[in-house]
Amino acid sequence: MNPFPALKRDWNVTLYFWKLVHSMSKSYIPLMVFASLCSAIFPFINIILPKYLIDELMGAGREMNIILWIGVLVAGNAVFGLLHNYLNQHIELANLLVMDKLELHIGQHIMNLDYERLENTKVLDLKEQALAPIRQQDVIRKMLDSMKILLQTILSLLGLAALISTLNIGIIVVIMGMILLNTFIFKKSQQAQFNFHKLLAPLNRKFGYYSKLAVDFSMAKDVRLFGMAPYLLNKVNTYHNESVRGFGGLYEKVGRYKGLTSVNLQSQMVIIYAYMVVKVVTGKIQIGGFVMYISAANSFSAQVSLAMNAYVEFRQMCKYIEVFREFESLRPAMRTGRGRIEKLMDVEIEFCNVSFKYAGNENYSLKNVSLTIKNGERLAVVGQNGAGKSTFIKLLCRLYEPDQGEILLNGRSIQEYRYDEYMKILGVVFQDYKLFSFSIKENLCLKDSGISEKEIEEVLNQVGLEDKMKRLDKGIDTQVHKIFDEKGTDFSGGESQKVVIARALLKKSPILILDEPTAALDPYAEFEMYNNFNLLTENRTVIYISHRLSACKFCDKIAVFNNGELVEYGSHHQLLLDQQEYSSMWKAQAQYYQ
Ligand SMILES: Nc1ncnc2c1ncn2[C@@H]1O[C@H](COP(=O)(O)OP(=O)(O)OP(=O)(O)O)[C@@H](O)[C@H]1O
Repeated sequence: MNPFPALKRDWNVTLYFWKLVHSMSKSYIPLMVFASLCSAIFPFINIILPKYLIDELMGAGREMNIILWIGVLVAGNAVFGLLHNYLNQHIELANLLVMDKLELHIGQHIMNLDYERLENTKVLDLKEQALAPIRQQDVIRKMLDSMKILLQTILSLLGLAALISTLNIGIIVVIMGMILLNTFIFKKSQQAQFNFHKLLAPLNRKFGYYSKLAVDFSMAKDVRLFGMAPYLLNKVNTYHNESVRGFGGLYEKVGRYKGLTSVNLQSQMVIIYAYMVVKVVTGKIQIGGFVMYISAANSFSAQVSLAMNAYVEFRQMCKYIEVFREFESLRPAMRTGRGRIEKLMDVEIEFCNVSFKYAGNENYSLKNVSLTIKNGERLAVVGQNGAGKSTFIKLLCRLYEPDQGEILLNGRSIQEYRYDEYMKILGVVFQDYKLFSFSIKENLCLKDSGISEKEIEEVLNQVGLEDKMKRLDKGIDTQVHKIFDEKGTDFSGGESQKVVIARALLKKSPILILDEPTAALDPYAEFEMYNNFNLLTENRTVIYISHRLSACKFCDKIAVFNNGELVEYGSHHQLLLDQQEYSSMWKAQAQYYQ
């Protein structure tokens, strides 16, 4: 059994942390060790050398010796001072590098996490608990600093203890006793802060969400039209007040602890000064020795205090780093497949008794769905709001995993394929599509650099953006939005939808999934889109979700969902003849056009 579980835990966290830092800056550790060594030696110049200078002044008073001691004192301070500054500057730079790389590391980790996890409250709270201290409390820098201080003070203390012991080792015992007491108090104060920040995480998330809404441009219309400002401000205020109340209590507690440690320190100095004065008065030490021992005792006390505080802070930071490690250890469960897709352009999808329930929901959003989508087939997915259409697509896109049953691609479960390879076969336009504040070209090609400008132009013409593009001076190099360029362009809702359709087409994936692709298009654009539908989607398998049933005529098969179940499946004509849900939805819509 390990008698020091906390030590072992901190040791493991430290090793993890060092590996993390080393992977981001190879020079950080050597720099830190060297800087600590210099900082440890530095104080001795001003503790030991003045003794000789004072003894010379009070004793023989030889001019050459006085000049020599002053020279050594000044030169020592200058050399170590310069070295200290030089190393600290480099450490500062290395700190910045580590912080920047850590941000990249965090970004990459979050982007790789399973989509499903980002909806999970426990994961979101863990993310907040892991990242808020790093961003708001500068945990990484504090951890690095505390380690540097620990190393530096341990080296200094060894030298100072040896020096003070030549007078009386009891001085060290007094100082250590007082400092142990103060460390205990400091630890209590740190624990109170840690507990408080842990409790604060969910509150912070809510506060962050509502205050972001208030300044989020994409919400600005709703905020104005629904007069949401007072409601939002009220929410922000409520969370703010709760957090301020909590902080008030915390600061009061921390203040009390600080006062107590200060009283202890003063008492310790009174004891040491009294002892030294007695030594001088009884002739046991000279004035030079008095100055040296007083300054060594002061320095010892300061260094032990520094070391203890650094140790407590280090242990505290270990706790935060441990939470970060827990968050970082979350691995994407849906990306373990290693299978290769043999025939990239020849794909058959099969849903086999697939059921799925969102985490936290009582009801299944998909129930026992089975259907096959043949290569090159066009499938329309229809049904009332909340019927399960988007869920059906999200499962196919591996954003979630079925609870029961499986989805096969060419006879093999989609989970078994390499995630990146599987993503290549899908071109998707979701209902809640997004345009990035990149150039139009980057919005269209995203990471694919092999697409020629001619191809881009052709697809933009096909989706009906020819006129819009002619009006842009910089063509496809025009920035979307005006965040980075005041000459950037903003697309209307319908134009944006055309851009994302173009993006999906340019991906040239064998499966094209369009979730309400014409919802924002005007009647002419929609007519054009349907006319070009065959051309646009040539040689591809197309899954098409729409509430506009006229679009289903272009599809080979129609799947009708109701309350998570696949209730009808067949061609447009067959389903009209069946006279069931599809036929009644069709008639309901058709009557508006008569
Ligand atoms: N992320 C989610 N978490 C929990 N429940 C969800 C989530 N997304 C959808 N649901 C629920 O699953 C059910 C099916 O939703 P889905 O989005 O698949 O419906 P839909 O047929 O696409 O609807 P619509 O036509 O309105 O887009 C609904 O009851 C919905 O509330």
